Amino acid sequence: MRTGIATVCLSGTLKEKMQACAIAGFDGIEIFEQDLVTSSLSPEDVRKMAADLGLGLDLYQPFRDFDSVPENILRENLRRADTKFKLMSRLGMDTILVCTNVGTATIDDDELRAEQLGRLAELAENHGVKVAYEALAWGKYVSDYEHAHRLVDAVDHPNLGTCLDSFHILSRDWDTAPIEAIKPEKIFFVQVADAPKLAMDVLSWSRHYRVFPGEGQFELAKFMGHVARAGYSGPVSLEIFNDVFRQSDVERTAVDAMRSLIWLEEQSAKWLDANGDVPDNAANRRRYPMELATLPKVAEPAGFNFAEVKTDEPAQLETLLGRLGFEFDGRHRTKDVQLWSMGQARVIINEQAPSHSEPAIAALGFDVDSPVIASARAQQLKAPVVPRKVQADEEVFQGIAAPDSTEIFLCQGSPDGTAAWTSEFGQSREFGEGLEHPSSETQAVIDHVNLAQPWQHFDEAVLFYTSALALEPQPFAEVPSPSGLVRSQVMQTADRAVRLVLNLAPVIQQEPGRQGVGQRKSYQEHIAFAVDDLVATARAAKGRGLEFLQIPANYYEDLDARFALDPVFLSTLKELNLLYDRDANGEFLHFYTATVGSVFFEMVERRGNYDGYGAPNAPVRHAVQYDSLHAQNLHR
Ligand SMILES: O=C(O)c1ccc(O)c(O)c1
Ligand SMILES: [Mg+2]
Repeated sequence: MRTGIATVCLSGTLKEKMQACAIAGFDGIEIFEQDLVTSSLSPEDVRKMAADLGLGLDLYQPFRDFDSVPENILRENLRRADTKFKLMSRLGMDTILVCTNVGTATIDDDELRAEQLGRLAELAENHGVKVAYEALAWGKYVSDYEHAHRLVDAVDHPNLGTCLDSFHILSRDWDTAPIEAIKPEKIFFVQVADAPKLAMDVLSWSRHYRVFPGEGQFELAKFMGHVARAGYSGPVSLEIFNDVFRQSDVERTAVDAMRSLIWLEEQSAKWLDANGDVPDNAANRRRYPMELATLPKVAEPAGFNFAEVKTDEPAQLETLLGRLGFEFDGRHRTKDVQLWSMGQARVIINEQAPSHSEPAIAALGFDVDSPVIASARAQQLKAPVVPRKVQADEEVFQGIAAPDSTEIFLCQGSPDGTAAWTSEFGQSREFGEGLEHPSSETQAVIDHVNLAQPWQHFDEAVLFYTSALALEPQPFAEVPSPSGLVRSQVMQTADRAVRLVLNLAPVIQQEPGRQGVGQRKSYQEHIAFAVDDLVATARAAKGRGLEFLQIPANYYEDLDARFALDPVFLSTLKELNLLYDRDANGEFLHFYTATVGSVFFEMVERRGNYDGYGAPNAPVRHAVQYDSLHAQNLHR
């Protein structure tokens, strides 16, 4: 598949954008007019730079508001087109995107439109230019790709064809199957964009909320499957208008973009396989000219292998885990880390303090069938490899870095949930005062891990976990907290053995000199463990002196109002600072510990088939944590 990207997706100058696209490995780019107009580079410079970088200049765009106008305006539009065609010849470009009229259209007449587009095609032919006509979802009279293509058909000129943009098609819920009926030589260009499903006007949605494929909710593999079946084999180019990408690091965004196309290629091939298209031969070539590269195949991870926490307050973390009921399994033979476990839930304490930009949960291990295959896949998706020193007799982990720099280790899963590497940890240890060696009889597993994402890497993280780890993103939610709305998105496996919650935490802006939560080092993150009997676990932890997150009495009054709970059960919840939720699938009990550094823990019990995370309780947690952080900072 020929990969492309529009310069409008990226931050920086035209030169910086082009360099980043080349580094990320794109075959070609679309030059968005604004980027050229504002550039100090001459068209000849741009042409030479593209050639030097090995980048094709695949599309010049957009040319606006051409058709559906009175004759005097049309003549002016043809003059404008003539200047752009001349400019394209200096750039060495041969395809221009003309979008349907949104501004100056006054005449709704298809016959007239076809006549006007025909005149444009003739002019284009004289300059050796091809015109790709694109239906904007908010076009005044033409907003549907089939309508636009009927006009192209009616004109029937070799220099006029269709541009298909997945956003304009999928945002309006147009059926994508009729794409297959379009003659391949009449599809001049294909643009792909994903987006979250939002109920808002389509223009604002398109201009601000497009995301790279895999980061939104559109059925892009199906769209691409129809495009491939139509016989198209030209550029598949990202055109993402997004407020965040336009101000993020250009090279990083370009790599995120490339990852999305590599993933889309694989997903499109899969969609074709699942929809009755069998590749023709052993080389996986299909009957279609579009070549769709595939990736090493991985199943979703079978579970969490471990979680590693970095802290400069190891003693406090040890106390917290010990009081929760975790067992100390020793220090590593060669590294400055300790292992704690409860059943199959393994936590590594790393005594290196996280730096300002580092997450508190430094690493996560996932059980996979084949760490090597999973790592190969992640690397083909441009995930950076994590360098790791290992001694000769130690297990070699395949590690890749997630966008927020959490290290992801792909570990060999075992049928009984044990991990061979734990033998690298020795048993000796002296316990602090008042803390006996707890023997952990409680069965526990890591239920979910909640990772705080920097605002500019949230969408990138969704694609990373979707593509490299085969997690399925769920629609995102917004949780109110005292510091703002927290965007929260669950990524999970179909069997729920792995659940990650990505949170976008607001940064509190505070007046200079004012002490408060704005001074925190990094975002809070947490690991949740599932047990069979939460009340018993909480009681035992209370007996060991665990510091629970204190839940306000108002919460329990509201709980009673919502669920009419048995008074004895309600008072148990209140006594132990437990939170509760219930839905049609089952019940959920959970509690939180106090925070150490930037980390805290959660214990959960899922009853029945409860599949959520106690979302109605999240605002309570945020508010209490905000209060206690505030109190801590004031006491400094
Ligand atoms: O929002 C726009 O104006 C616009 C311009 C060109 C495109 O290709 C497009 O999809 C949208
Ligand atoms: Mg477009």
